[in-house]
Amino acid sequence: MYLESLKLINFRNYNQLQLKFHPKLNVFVGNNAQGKTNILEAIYLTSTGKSFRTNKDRELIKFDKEQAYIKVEGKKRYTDTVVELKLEENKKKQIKVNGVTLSKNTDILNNVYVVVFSPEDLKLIKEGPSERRKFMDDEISQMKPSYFHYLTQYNRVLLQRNNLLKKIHHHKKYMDTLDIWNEKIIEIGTRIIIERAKFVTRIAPLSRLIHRKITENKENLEVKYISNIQLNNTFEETLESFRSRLKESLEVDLQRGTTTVGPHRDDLGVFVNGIDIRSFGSQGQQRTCALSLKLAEIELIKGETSEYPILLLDDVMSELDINRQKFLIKALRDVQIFITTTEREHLNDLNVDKEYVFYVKNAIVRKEKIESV
Ligand SMILES: Nc1ncnc2c1ncn2[C@@H]1O[C@H](COP(=O)(O)OP(=O)(O)OP(=O)(O)O)[C@@H](O)[C@H]1O
Repeated sequence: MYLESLKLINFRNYNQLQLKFHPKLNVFVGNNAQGKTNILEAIYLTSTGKSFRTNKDRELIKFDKEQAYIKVEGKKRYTDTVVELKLEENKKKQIKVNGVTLSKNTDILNNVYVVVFSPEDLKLIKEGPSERRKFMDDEISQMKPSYFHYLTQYNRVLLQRNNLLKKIHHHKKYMDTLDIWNEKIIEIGTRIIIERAKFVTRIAPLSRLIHRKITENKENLEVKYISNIQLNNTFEETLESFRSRLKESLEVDLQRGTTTVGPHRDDLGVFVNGIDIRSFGSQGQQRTCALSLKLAEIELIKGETSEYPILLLDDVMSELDINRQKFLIKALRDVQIFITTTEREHLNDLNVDKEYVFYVKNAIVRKEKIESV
């Protein structure tokens, strides 16, 4: 799919903005803090209803205003999609898809498909397991909105179980209620584990193929879901192994006042030619693996939805050498890409249609370089 246009009113540092996009490559050039990422953030909001930078809507509304508005017009293979968001201080977001107001804001998912790639994503392999869990969770949620509900529920139940563990430490009488939370955590947690395992099984061959191409067949990438709960053939069997793990860990959980087993402790293992790249990879290798995983995600969304997602590349080009930049653009021939960069030169000799290079200065967007505003 691709976006034809974007309209913003009082969003971040913009008063009013209206842009028409190229179906392939769109580039935003400008110094720091001018409003480039704000545009990508607005696009992301029309995909997930959330920002990738804040969960406070107030920050998205222009400082001196009370309301903000975002609209995108998207083209899919067989249909068009118009998504509108109205943000208001101290109120729930109002979201419309094709003119119809959503009763549940999570129903926004599955309309505009977006993949973001930022310098933080390049650190995906280097950082701790929570980043890699987030990678899995974000991608699965986008393709399967019910997963997002499980995750929210799981985090709530986990918090309640942890609070209860702390209480039991002081008052044993609370022990009786623990079973209720155990059952909840097992049931929702098992669903999460199974979905993550499925996701990794699907992304593994895609990322292996892409990684082979980027490294000219030198590296064999393997990704594995690493769960502290034994994954069995059926839902019931996995549920059972979670139940026994939780039982075994009860004493430690009570001592520490926290739940020490479950999907919130899982990881994504990343191996190159059999070596654990999380601990032993060079920085360059880790970044290439992250790139392969992101590109695999795009192919996966295409496979699941029959639409290519839109790719948002936030300040990432300057971090990639020319070969990787070229690979990226070539591999994504069919994908609409939005790039932000501080220097036009960072794009080296990529073929960018001049018409779709936007210069951004202090929330003013023009097609020619803005010398002074
Ligand atoms: N709610 C808001 N109201 C008004 N201005 C805001 C608001 N939120 C952020 N800004 C302004 O937006 C600018 C930041 O924009 P943005 O994050 O898009 O920068 P950028 O051009 O992508 O820069 P960089 O290259 O550093 O990432 C800052 O000047 C900031 O003060």
